[in-house]
Amino acid sequence: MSYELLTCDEMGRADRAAIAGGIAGSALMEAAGQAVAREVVAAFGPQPRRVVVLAGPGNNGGDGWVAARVLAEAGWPVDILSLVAVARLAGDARLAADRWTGRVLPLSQAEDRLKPTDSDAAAPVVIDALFGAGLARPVDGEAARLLSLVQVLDLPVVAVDVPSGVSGDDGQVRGMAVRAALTVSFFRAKPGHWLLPGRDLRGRLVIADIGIPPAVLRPIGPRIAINRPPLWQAALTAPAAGDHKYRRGHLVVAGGPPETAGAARLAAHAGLRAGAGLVTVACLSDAMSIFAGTDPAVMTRVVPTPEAFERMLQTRRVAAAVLGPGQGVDALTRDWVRRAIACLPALVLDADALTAFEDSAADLFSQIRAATARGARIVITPHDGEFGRLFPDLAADGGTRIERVRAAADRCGAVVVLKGADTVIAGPDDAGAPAHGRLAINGNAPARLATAGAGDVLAGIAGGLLAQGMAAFEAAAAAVWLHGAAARLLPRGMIAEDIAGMLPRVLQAVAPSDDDGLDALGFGLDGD
Ligand SMILES: NC(=O)C1=CN([C@@H]2O[C@H](COP(=O)(O)OP(=O)(O)OC[C@H]3O[C@@H](n4cnc5c(N)ncnc54)[C@H](O)[C@@H]3O)[C@@H](O)[C@H]2O)[C@@H](O)CC1
Ligand SMILES: Nc1ncnc2c1ncn2[C@@H]1O[C@H](COP(=O)(O)OP(=O)(O)O)[C@@H](O)[C@H]1O
Ligand SMILES: [K+]
Repeated sequence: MSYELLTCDEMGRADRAAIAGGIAGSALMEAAGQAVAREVVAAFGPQPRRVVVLAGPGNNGGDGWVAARVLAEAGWPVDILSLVAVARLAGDARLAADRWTGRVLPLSQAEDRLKPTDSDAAAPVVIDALFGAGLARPVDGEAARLLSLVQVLDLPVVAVDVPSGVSGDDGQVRGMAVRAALTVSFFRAKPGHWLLPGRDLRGRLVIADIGIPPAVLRPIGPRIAINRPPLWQAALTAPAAGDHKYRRGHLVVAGGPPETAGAARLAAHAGLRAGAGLVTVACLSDAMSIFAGTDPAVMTRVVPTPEAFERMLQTRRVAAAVLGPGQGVDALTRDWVRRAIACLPALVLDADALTAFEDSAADLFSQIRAATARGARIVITPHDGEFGRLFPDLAADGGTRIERVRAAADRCGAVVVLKGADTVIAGPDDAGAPAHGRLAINGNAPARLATAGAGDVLAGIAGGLLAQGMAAFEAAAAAVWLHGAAARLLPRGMIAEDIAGMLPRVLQAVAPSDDDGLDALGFGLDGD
């Protein structure tokens, strides 16, 4: 399964490269229109049903004309409402329209033809082929009127490429867009299929092969991907025969005051489940009994001063740390963060460890940069609120979610996980850095993850993976996916405490096994 996402510009380059390689543009359009028709039949057939195609002025419209012809040839009653006169179409779209022998309705008849009639066994299916990758300005005028009619009549919609009005680059709606039951796109998906609200508006997504050879991607070098296991699976380590717990990685989680201790407990437990060999919560003495009294496998260590915390990091073979969950927004947190950045090979900064630097973000970033320059792996995991505190100008300037998170990673030098329903993971654009310019959009997290403490669990998983030596971008992307996958295994009513318990099943499905060759319980050890 491919996982690259192509921006509209990259898709245009892929298209042109395929054409330069000898595939006619009209053949690509024919394949695209046929794929749309095939999916319409699969979703709404086999009994023919009335179809209304909304065709736009460019190649997206051209795909619509082809789909109309193919469906009509298969005996489906099809009407076309074209935004512009056929005479004004050009190129492949004109060729496709010229092959249409059926009716082209004047736009004045749109309402009449879209409305279900007594002779319709079911409401007509609308093929939305107004605008795709070429959307150049907000949808308004006649196009908006057509889409509003479809919306008001609540008709089933199949969108060609994207629901018209949705930007393929960022999933934002320009002007208006109507929710599709199904979207048929071509060759590779686009970021706008996976970022909200586009992800929600597109309905089920089908990516059709239209004959563009994957080799065209090589010179394009797409840098955005949907977050799927192939992105990071090879970097997941399995426990090896000679391992001991320290070799698997010692993770330290910073514990805060008693009243918010739950957050660090969730992170510590998740870090252990994600595969850290041992996890220690470092805390002040007033919280000691809470941390020591809960998770039997998690150790506790009292560090009364920042110096004691630093000494512990340096003397206890610490592979990674998670700071921030429930830690407190204060100078002490800042002090612990500075010391951890200065001496650890890997670090997750979450929640309070980010908010505590609201007024000194530049200071935090310069420390992170100095650490990553010596090879430290650092991941920060802000939600939108925390992001706005660290990067107020980026949050306010109205750029896309992708642009914001990229700029943030470039500025701070860490891998940035911008959490939310459509979490985005970005690596800084430093030439030579292993994560440079990479970006993954996560799509597997169910909405029930919006529950208190879920973010603490995510930080713990990322910490557990870093402790095992994973690179920062891979650890961050894997943590986000594993977190989403674990939640998917849980029904409604799940709470943050439940997530880590699902990790063994999820890891078993994606991670290399550490006991190859044995039957389930190891009876084969006896050789029979
Ligand atoms: N690999 C590819 O790139 C392929 C692309 N195909 C189709 O081609 C589409 C892209 O075609 P185009 O580049 O022609 O772009 P579109 O057809 O998406 O839109 C461009 C046209 O719409 C007009 N337009 C843009 N925004 C408008 C607005 N808000 N109001 C009114 N008019 C507006 C433009 O002036 C232009 O005429 C894809 O979405 C896809 O459906 C397929 O034919 C097959 C191959
Ligand atoms: N609607 C949603 N759909 C999917 N995942 C979500 C949704 N809302 C939040 N999440 C995920 O849940 C977690 C919440 O983390 P966070 O905002 O830090 O909350 P908390 O501090 O309570 O743990 C993040 O991983 C986020 O991506
Ligand atoms: K469309």
